[in-house]
Amino acid sequence: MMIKTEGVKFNIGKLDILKGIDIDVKNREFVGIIGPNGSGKSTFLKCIYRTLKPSSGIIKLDEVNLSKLSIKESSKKMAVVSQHNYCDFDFSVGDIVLMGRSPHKKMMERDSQRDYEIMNEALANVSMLHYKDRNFNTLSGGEQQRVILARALAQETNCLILDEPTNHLDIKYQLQLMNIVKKLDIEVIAAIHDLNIAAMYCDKIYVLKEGKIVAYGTPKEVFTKELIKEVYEVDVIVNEDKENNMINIFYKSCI
Ligand SMILES: Nc1ncnc2c1ncn2[C@@H]1O[C@H](COP(=O)(O)OP(=O)(O)OP(=O)(O)O)[C@@H](O)[C@H]1O
Repeated sequence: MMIKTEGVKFNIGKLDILKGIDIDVKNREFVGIIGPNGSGKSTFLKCIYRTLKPSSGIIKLDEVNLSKLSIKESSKKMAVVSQHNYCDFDFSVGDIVLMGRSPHKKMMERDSQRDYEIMNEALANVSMLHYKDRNFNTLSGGEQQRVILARALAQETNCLILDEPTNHLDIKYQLQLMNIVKKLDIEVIAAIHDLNIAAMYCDKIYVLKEGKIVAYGTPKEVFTKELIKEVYEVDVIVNEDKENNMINIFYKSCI
């Protein structure tokens, strides 16, 4: 699937939060959005997953303007794992994951045997099957995050939007989540704070600063000490592991 944005702006009154964002995601790329706190990452992703309406600009899924699709239609194409997952009701973990099936069903249609199989597979995939009957609200933040990923997997979309997906997760589950998502081999757009995690998993990276894209490329192209200093005001050493074709960032100091 192709996700393209052209000149996406978002403002609240006179405050320009997004100042014209163009991205182009295709060929099953895993694309990272990085940038300092307040640079507009979440706002941009919310425009893509339709929690916010851009003030201007176009967002296209496979050449179709997103605003022309119903929420149900876009939910069949795009799933979301966001930062905050409050739930006011007493849903079980299994119920939450089954909600991922709703874009595929008619109103009041009952869950089928296949839906239950998909729910079980998704929960097993994130190592949470044993919590299927637990109340979602009794889980830890990291456990909830994995269940929300399972719900997104159960949605069976060709595109996944992740807003800081590894918040709350310990390092094992950070890597597990990123590995699961990488293996899906679909278009992924993820806001990521950890530059080393972004370097490990992203094919391409957009760097956002003050509501604008200031750099784009592969992790190797983007993560130079000069760029990181300019964007984050932090001194780093960037090491290259030529054997594994990876880079690693060591933080030195902050001004
Ligand atoms: N409803 C709002 N009213 C006023 N300002 C807002 C509103 N929503 C977002 N902003 C501001 O827009 C800017 C971008 O916020 P956003 O949450 O998109 O940043 P972010 O890059 O995701 O940050 P973080 O890394 O801290 O999660 C911030 O300065 C934020 O305070």
